[in-house]
Amino acid sequence: MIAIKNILLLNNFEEPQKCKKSDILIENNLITKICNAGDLKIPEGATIIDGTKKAIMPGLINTHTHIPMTIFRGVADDLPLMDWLGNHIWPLEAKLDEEIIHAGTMLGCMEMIKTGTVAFNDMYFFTDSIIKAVESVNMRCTLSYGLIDLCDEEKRESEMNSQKDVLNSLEKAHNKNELINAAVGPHAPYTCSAELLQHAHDLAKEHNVPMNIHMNETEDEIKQIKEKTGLRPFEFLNSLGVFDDINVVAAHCVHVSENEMKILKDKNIYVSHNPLSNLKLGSGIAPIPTYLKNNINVTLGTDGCASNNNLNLFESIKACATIHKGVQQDSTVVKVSEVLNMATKNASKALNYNSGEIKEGMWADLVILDLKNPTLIPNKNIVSHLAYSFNGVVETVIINGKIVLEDGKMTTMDEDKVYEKAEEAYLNLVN
Ligand SMILES: C[C@H]1O[C@@H](n2cnc3c(O)ncnc32)[C@H](O)[C@@H]1O
Ligand SMILES: [Zn+2]
Repeated sequence: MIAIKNILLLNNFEEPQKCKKSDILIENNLITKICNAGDLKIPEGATIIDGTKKAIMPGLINTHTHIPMTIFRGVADDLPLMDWLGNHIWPLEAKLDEEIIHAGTMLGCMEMIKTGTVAFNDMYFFTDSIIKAVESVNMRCTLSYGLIDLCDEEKRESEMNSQKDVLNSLEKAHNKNELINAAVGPHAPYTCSAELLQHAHDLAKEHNVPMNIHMNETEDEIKQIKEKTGLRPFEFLNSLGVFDDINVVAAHCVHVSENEMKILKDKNIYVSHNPLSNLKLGSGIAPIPTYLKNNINVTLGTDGCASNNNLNLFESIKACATIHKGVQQDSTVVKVSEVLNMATKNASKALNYNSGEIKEGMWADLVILDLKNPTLIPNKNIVSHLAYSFNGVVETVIINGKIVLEDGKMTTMDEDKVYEKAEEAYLNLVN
C-alpha cells in the first residue's frame, strides 16, 4: 500500500487550472482513492510519500520502440532509411545474441523509467531475453517479434514457426506476470509477403492481441508497393483484410493519401507518431494536424536508439507540440493537451491498457516530479512545462503499484552493472 500526501495532481490536461493538491491511495496495483489534500485516512502499514513541492502525472506510454537497440546508439547516423537498414542495421543485427539483447533491454528500461515512461510497445527479436529483462525491471510492455520474409517462401515458413513460439512464450509470461503483453509485429509492407501479413492478422485476431507495424515511413517504400501491387500501402493491406477486427498500431504514417487517411479513420487504426526518428532519417513530417482534425487516434513513439537516439518521450512530446506549428505556420495546431493525451490516454487505448489517466480503479502507473527542477520553475503552468520545457528527469516512478524509481534511483536493478553490461554488449556487437 502506498499513500501519497499533498501532491499536485496533474490529471486534467484540458483544464490545467483544475489540477489541485490531493492525496492518493494505491492498494496492490490500483489507484483506490483520490481525495483533497489532507482528507486521506492513511491505512496502517502504508508506505507514505510526502508530495509537498511535487506533482504526479500518468506515466508515459511509448507506442513504438525497438528496445534492445539502445546498444546501437550512435552506430549509423545521418543516413536515409533504406541505406541505414539494409547496409548498416541489418548486418549488425545478424550478430545479435541473447546477452546483447538482455543488456540493451535493461539499459532501455532504465532510460525510459528515468524519463517518466512506464510502458512501451516493442517490435524486435530474441523475445525470451527481452521478457526476462522486463520482468526483472517490473516494467509494463507489449512485445512483438519482428516478422520479415522478404517474400521468400522458406523464410516465411520459418518466420511463422518462430511467431508461434514467441506467442506461446508471451502468453506464458503474461499468465505469470500481467505486465507482459503480446502483440504480432509484421515489420512493414515492404518486408512482408501478402501471405505473412494475412497470417499475422489472423493470429492477432485469434489471440485477441494488437498488431504493430511500420507504415508509410518514406516515399520510396510507397513507390515500391505501388509498383508491385498498383495500390498504396494502406490500400493494399486493407484489400488483404489486415486491418479488420483488430487493434493496429501503425508506426510513422508520414506520407498518407486522402484515401489512406479514410482507411485510418474507418478501421480505427492508431498512429504512432515518431517525429524525431522521422526527422533524423530524413523521412518527412507526418500530417498530425490533419489526423487530429479527422479524429484519427494519434499516439507517440521514440522508435529505436539508432534513429532517435534516445528514449526520452518528453523530447518527442516537445517535438510534436512544436514541429507541426512551424510546418503549418499556425501556432494553434497540436495543443498541449492533445500531445500529452497522445503520450498517455490515447496510447493506453491503443494497447488495451487500464492506465494513461489518474482515476480511482485504474492501474497505478504513475510518475512523480520534483518541482524543484529548473525546467519546471516558475511552478505555475506545470502542464505547459510538461510539453515545452521539462527536461524529463523524474523523481519517482510507480508501475503496477510498485516503486521502481525512488529519488532518481532504480530500485529493481543495479545501475552500474547495467552500464557495464551495455558497454560489453556494444563491443561484442561491433567487433
Ligand atoms: C524490428 C526491425 O525493425 C527495424 N527498424 C528499426 N527502426 C525502424 C524504422 O524506423 N523503420 C523500419 N524498420 C526499423 C529494426 O532494425 C529491426 O530490424
Ligand atoms: Zn521502428
